[in-house]
Amino acid sequence: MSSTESLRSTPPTGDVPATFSPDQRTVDWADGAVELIDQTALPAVERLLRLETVEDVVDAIQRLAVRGAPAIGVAGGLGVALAVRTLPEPSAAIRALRDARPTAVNLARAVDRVAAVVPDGADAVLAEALAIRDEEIASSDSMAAYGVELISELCAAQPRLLTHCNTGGLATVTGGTALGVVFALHRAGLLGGVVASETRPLLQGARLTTWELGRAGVPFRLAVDGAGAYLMARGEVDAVIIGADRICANGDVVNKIGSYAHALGAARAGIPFVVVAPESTVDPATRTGAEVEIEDRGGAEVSGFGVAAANPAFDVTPFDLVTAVVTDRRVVRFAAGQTWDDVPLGPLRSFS
Ligand SMILES: CSC[C@H]1O[C@H](OP(=O)(O)O)[C@H](O)[C@@H]1O
Repeated sequence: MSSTESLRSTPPTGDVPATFSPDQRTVDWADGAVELIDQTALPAVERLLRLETVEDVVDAIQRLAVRGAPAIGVAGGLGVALAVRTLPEPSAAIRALRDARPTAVNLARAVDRVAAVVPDGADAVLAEALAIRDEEIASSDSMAAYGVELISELCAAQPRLLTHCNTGGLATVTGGTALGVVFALHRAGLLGGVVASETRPLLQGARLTTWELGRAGVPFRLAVDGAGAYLMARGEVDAVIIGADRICANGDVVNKIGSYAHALGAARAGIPFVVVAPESTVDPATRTGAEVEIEDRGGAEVSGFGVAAANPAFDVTPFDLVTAVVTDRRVVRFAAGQTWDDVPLGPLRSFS
């Protein structure tokens, strides 16, 4: 093996090759550092990254080594804890964390929440960051409970669900949002199957969702993004279930690019379009999706051969195409005319 090949097969310094247990947390605090699953390496390599500087956390967020609204919120909060422990003047690093990616409301919200505690000292900051982590773990379990109940109400037995991007434990800490509902349906013997949309250009569906579904023993088929609406038209999908990066005051859903197309396909096919996201992703301060900054990740991710390419990483699904939003505290049926104000927060529930 040439020296170059051996280098390629050796993980970067400080990384711990791992074969993950089913309860491996996607992102966590470990002995004074942020530890996270390197999602850029999956499914080929199961590798944990140990990040000891804020710059490394910012970099991990920006290159989607850690991704998914709840997961990057937790990573951002833990990054603030790292900043106050390692930097004499952490404010610039905290701003860099907050600005690492613009669309998912969880990141700025978590960084602001933890940064507000900086005057109380490093231990208080870490405690606040860990509280966000624990809240997201509880939220995943609760969304599974609310989601199983809603899908069982909306669909006939053994529904076949199409999902987009990746919304399992990799996008949260454990469990997941939309895929957390899928796992729960499967465990309860209530799931007919899954169509996983590949989700170009970074293939979160093809790489990450298939990896998570395979580990959970969930029957699935991978599909190219453009096949979604036609599979729905052919009667091969009973409902679409996806996550969100930000849900606005009017119910507009900002999510991975391609979500809007699936919503149009679902509307045409007359099947439910269900969004699953924690209350930490609901943004009442932003009136509509038109006001949300949509991250553009540049043409190189789309075209490796140099042609000009558009690459908005997210799109906006208007609230009237959303059958229901399932959070960890309630279900709001926007297409039926409900608003957030119509449905007060309910209790956290538990499916597991
Ligand atoms: C449960 S949040 C998952 C959400 O985040 C993804 O975006 P990205 O992979 O760029 O972080 C996508 O929009 C998912 O629906």
